[in-house]
Amino acid sequence: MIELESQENKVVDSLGRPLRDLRISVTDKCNFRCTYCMPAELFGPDYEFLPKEKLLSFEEITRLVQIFSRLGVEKIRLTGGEPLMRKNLDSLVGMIKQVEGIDDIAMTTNGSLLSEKVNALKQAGLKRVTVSLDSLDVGRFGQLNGRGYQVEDILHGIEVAAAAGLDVKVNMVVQRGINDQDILPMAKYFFEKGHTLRFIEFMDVGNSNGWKLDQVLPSRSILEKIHEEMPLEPVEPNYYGEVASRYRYKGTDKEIGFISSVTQAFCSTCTRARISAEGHLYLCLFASGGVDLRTPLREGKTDEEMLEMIRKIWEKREDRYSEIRLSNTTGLDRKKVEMSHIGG
Ligand SMILES: Nc1nc2c(ncn2[C@@H]2O[C@H](COP(=O)(O)OP(=O)(O)OP(=O)(O)O)[C@@H](O)[C@H]2O)c(=O)[nH]1
Ligand SMILES: C[S@@+](CC[C@H](N)C(=O)[O-])C[C@H]1O[C@@H](n2cnc3c(N)ncnc32)[C@H](O)[C@@H]1O
Ligand code: SF4
Ligand code: SF4
Repeated sequence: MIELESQENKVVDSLGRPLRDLRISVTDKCNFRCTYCMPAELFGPDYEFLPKEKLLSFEEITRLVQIFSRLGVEKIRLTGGEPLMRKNLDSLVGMIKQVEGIDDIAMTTNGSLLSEKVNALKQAGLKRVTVSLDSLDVGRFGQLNGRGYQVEDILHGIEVAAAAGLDVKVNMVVQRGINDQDILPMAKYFFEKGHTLRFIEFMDVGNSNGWKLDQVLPSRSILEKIHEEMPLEPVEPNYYGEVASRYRYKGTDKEIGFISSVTQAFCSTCTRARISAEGHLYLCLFASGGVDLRTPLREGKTDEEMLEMIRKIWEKREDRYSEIRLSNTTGLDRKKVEMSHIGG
């Protein structure tokens, strides 16, 4: 009976896309100042982050996860800001783990606090972690993260996470002329270590990174560069709507991936909803605004009322920003939510 009910609740948007993934930002704060996400000039000492009372509590997040799971969500990704800056995150993981229907809990992190926190997270039920790392070069990495953080600390965090039994991936944002010389060293290093590396095309998210198309190195060029030295072959997607195109190093079972949101948009299979740290629901990474879920939650709306509200919002969804932008080389002229606010 419960199974039947949950099937009935599954929802698709106006373009026929189901709701499967929920990406939850647990904080808007970050210890890094990556130049393409939270440039230090704009996110300086006077920048006002959300006060604690505006953040969704762990109980509120868990309640939303329960409601979203009834609508079809199976996969939760915790993000930020830097998710590991939120205290006791392992408690939240443990609470989400109890929710029926959720079979995958993952986290995207800059990795700087990973080594000290990952064991508790794994024990609580975290299954996978994606660590963002844009260079193995000490000087370049320090510059890119805006705060001089050390590559070796991130690499150590990655190994501690893998040793704890987590499935680890590494994400590298590539900017032409900034870190394209790091592509091959990164590919070789993570091939040796056996962790899947994914290259992300630099995107025109937010309003603060001064994005221009000529700063994007298309995935096709990156693939060709690697293939010349380390031959690759394509692999079938793992699941419907997978963001990364997967490749295998020929003759091995080691993989690499390409997230080509600028040159090969994947909106037609986009199953992702996002919730900001203050509890706003966003239907696209490039949305101008979100829908406030925190207020109705705190006003005492029932689960059924919340579920109906979210269902209606998803049913009307028609976002497909990256597909529309394909024909526009400067990005679309609209106010966009900041990446650090909804977590990528
Ligand atoms: N344009 C666009 N980019 C996305 C979207 N989802 C993810 N990305 C980009 O891809 C990056 C990698 O995503 P991850 O956080 O690793 O999640 P994932 O690729 O869903 O991870 P897996 O579950 O391991 O397949 C994000 O940080 C974004 O930069 C999306 O819906 N649209
Ligand atoms: C916003 S961060 C949040 C989680 C965590 N702080 C981290 O860096 O992994 C999530 C991801 O978004 C990516 N990202 C941020 N700005 C981007 C941009 N302009 N283009 C492409 N990816 C971007 C980051 O590299 C990171 O992999
Ligand atoms: S990409 Fe992640 S680590 Fe870098 S500033 Fe943004 S939120 Fe922080
Ligand atoms: S641009 Fe928007 S609709 Fe397209 S894949 Fe990304 S989040 Fe989904």
